Amino acid sequence: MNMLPTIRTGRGRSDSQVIVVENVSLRFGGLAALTNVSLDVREGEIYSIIGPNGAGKTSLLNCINGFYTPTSGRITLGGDEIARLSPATIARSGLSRTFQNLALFKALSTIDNLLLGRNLKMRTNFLQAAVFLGPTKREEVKHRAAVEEIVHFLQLEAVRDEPVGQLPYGTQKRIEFGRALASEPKIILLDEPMAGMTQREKMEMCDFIRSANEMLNVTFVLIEHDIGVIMGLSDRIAVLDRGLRIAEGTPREIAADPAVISAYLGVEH
Ligand SMILES: Nc1ncnc2c1ncn2[C@@H]1O[C@H](COP(=O)(O)OP(=O)(O)OP(=O)(O)O)[C@@H](O)[C@H]1O
Repeated sequence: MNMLPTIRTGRGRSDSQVIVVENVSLRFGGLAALTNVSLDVREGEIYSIIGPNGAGKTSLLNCINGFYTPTSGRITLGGDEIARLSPATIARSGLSRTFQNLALFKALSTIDNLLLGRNLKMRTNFLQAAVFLGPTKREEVKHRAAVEEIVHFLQLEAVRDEPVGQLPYGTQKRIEFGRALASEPKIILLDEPMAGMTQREKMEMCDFIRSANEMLNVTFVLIEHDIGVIMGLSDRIAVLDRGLRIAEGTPREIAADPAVISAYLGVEH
């Protein structure tokens, strides 16, 4: 990834909609995980989805990246309908994601986990790349250079060659974020990127998300339970409750919304 020349001094936010979710419903048998959910994410935004446990947040991310097919409704990415495409096809169109539970290869080093995140960019596969044949060797060198930039960007130098399974949880979450960045996506979906982190680690992760947003112009959609973090980080927030989108707005609007206060914070009005 050629990060440095793409560094921007200002946010690349615009009114252009990069993800549009229209009336999406998702049922598991008799259970309505999502009911007529609509929202739009604009280019360059940090957009958060909050709501109580079981509200449908992960299900919505799974619909956006193609893990789940909505029972009804429409999802477009950059104007193209994606609701029935495979996760791999959607990933190739510039959408990357991380998971609530770590999904790293624990026995592999930080560098190798990040290289796996480059898979989408590789013309040859990882196995061919490993045996250094002709143009494959040049490609390998290019990918390694891109991964070194991520190591530098996320301050992972000290753990670059360590097996990730032996690293602190917060560091592993950062590596997972790095792996999502490695495919040079336009959009990253983050499912609880700060779960289980110390306050200090959360603040560091917020800084990395902001930096990737500002300098690399990555649009973020994230799920997070820490409301303090969400209010400080997000441009806009959607609130889900029992599969329904009950509010959408800026942090200030969401904090003042009576429906959010009663449904999400459980405060009587
Ligand atoms: N694959 C599945 N099969 C059956 N039910 C599912 C499946 N995935 C999610 N659900 C159900 O859908 C509802 C929404 O779950 P989801 O994980 O999307 O909520 P969430 O808001 O992400 O919750 P949490 O904050 O606890 O992660 C829940 O009732 C859940 O049990």
